[in-house]
Amino acid sequence: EAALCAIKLHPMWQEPLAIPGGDRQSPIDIVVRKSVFDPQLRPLKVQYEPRTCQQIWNNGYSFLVEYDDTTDKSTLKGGPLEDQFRLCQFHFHWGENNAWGSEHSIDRRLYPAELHLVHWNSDKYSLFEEAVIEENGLAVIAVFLKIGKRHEGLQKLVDALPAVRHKDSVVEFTKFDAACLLPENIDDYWTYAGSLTTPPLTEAVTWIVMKRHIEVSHDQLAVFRSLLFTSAEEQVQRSMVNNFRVQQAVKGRTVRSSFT
Ligand SMILES: NS(=O)(=O)c1ccc(O)c(NC(=O)NCCc2ccccn2)c1
Ligand SMILES: [Zn+2]
Repeated sequence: EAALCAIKLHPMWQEPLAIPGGDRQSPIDIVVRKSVFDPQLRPLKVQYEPRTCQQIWNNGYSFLVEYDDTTDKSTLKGGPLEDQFRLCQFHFHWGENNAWGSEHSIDRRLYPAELHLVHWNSDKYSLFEEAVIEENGLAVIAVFLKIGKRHEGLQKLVDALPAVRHKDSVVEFTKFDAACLLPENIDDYWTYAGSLTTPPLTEAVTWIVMKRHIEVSHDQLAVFRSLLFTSAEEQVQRSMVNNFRVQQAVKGRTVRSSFT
């Protein structure tokens, strides 16, 4: 079982005192026995076009693999979603060791890392920036990473990471099929109404948390930890690790499951 991080972790950024609304914050611990099966949840429809992949950017908090979201080429619909959503980027959160690193947990079980595939509602809005402040604006698919066999599809991304070691660095990265990072079975998931897990923490996200994890090797995750929070000019370099938010109160929300 992952150790609950009792030690004081270096906070990646200072949590604000008050958050607008603040009653649907993310991440959360998903208590499986309290989740409610919803037979009306439909299968997810994921259609990603590898040619819309553009670059990797170290933004000083994580590394983002960014997609061209000016047209409806890489889309997500179905599941709990009423509208069509466009993939704009994916990124990860991870720990300094394999005992913790994920943002969500399942019955308090933490994983060493968590993938977030970020989509915005292109039926209702025309830009991510517009959608990010609306309560039905975003849909994020979360996939847990577990240490095990090497993930062949991830290796192309891992090989590109040294080029974005420092904050604010960017490298061209094309023809990457984000679907290869999804577990084989995407029909089993939990879903709940939440927020961004980093500032601006807006309560705009329909979370879709996959029940099945993917496996990556110890060495692949070690390359994530070789990235830096700091830019090349800074005197003191700080390893990009523990870039996850602490878990937030569920506050009466219901977590639905697509499976019994
Ligand atoms: N982690 S998450 O909830 O999936 C998510 C998805 C899309 C996002 O734009 C963000 N947040 C985001 O980009 N914030 C601006 C950059 C920033 C500011 C402070 C800390 C981390 N990142 C978080
Ligand atoms: Zn995230």
